[in-house]
Amino acid sequence: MSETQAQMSMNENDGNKLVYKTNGLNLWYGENHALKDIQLHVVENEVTAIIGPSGCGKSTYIKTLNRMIELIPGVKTTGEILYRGRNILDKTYPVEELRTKVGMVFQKPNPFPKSIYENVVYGPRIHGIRDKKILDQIVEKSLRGAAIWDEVKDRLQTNAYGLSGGQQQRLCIARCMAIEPDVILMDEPTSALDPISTLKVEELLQELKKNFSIIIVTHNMQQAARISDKTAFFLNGEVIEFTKTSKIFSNPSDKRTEDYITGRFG
Ligand SMILES: Nc1ncnc2c1ncn2[C@@H]1O[C@H](COP(=O)(O)OP(=O)(O)OP(=O)(O)O)[C@@H](O)[C@H]1O
Repeated sequence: MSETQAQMSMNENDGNKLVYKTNGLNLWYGENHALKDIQLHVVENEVTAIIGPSGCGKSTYIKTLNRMIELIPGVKTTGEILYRGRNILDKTYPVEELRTKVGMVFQKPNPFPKSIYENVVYGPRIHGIRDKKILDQIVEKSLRGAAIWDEVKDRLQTNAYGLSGGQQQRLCIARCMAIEPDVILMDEPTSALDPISTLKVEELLQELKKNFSIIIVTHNMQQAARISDKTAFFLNGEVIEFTKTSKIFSNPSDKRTEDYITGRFG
């Protein structure tokens, strides 16, 4: 892709910057064709939701965006995923650099068996930050950003396993923010949480999108409708519809989308 083309694709979508642009992505697990000709883009400072029935390829897709997918043996891809204009599927793309830009939060909170403080400074330490004052600042900023500072500020040296599930998930979001990523990928981040913790994480996402671009896989359609700017509906490895969330939930273009969001299948 020429520089002009890359610039043009960055400027798509009414002048808003594109973070990701997926072009003709196919993915196979051995013989299983799990993603088929995916076209999708992610706009800066938006929440992009991915919905669809079990097994339609949502997690597979999100795991291509930080190349975690290549840890699975026998996976083959074709097509391209441009991140800030560069194809991350190109084998020469530095994957370590990508992982500093793209953080991930998983379905089940997965703090390390360490103190709250050590969880947050883990990434920055790997990136060579040693100064205690700077680490302290990162801890406070990240925990505040993840809306959990007030709950934990007096127990930073206690083990993260002592936190509730909802607090652990917000700690994991703080850990992710501590490396100052550009994008946060979330794979069903609230499915293991109670309704109050879910609400807290949803409110947090609205704050986070001011500084980050967020891609979230969710089984919960009300959640997608509440929190996202755009929604992609996946079915059998294909993107059936990708548009503004308000449109997809009020006036979908495809009968299959309508059937899914009205609960006729899935
Ligand atoms: N590690 C793997 N090895 C082989 N096939 C896999 C692997 N992971 C997923 N698949 C297959 O790829 C397809 C898509 O799975 P994926 O997990 O991406 O779906 P999903 O939409 O995230 O499902 P769910 O909502 O149940 O989490 C399915 O057919 C699944 O069986």
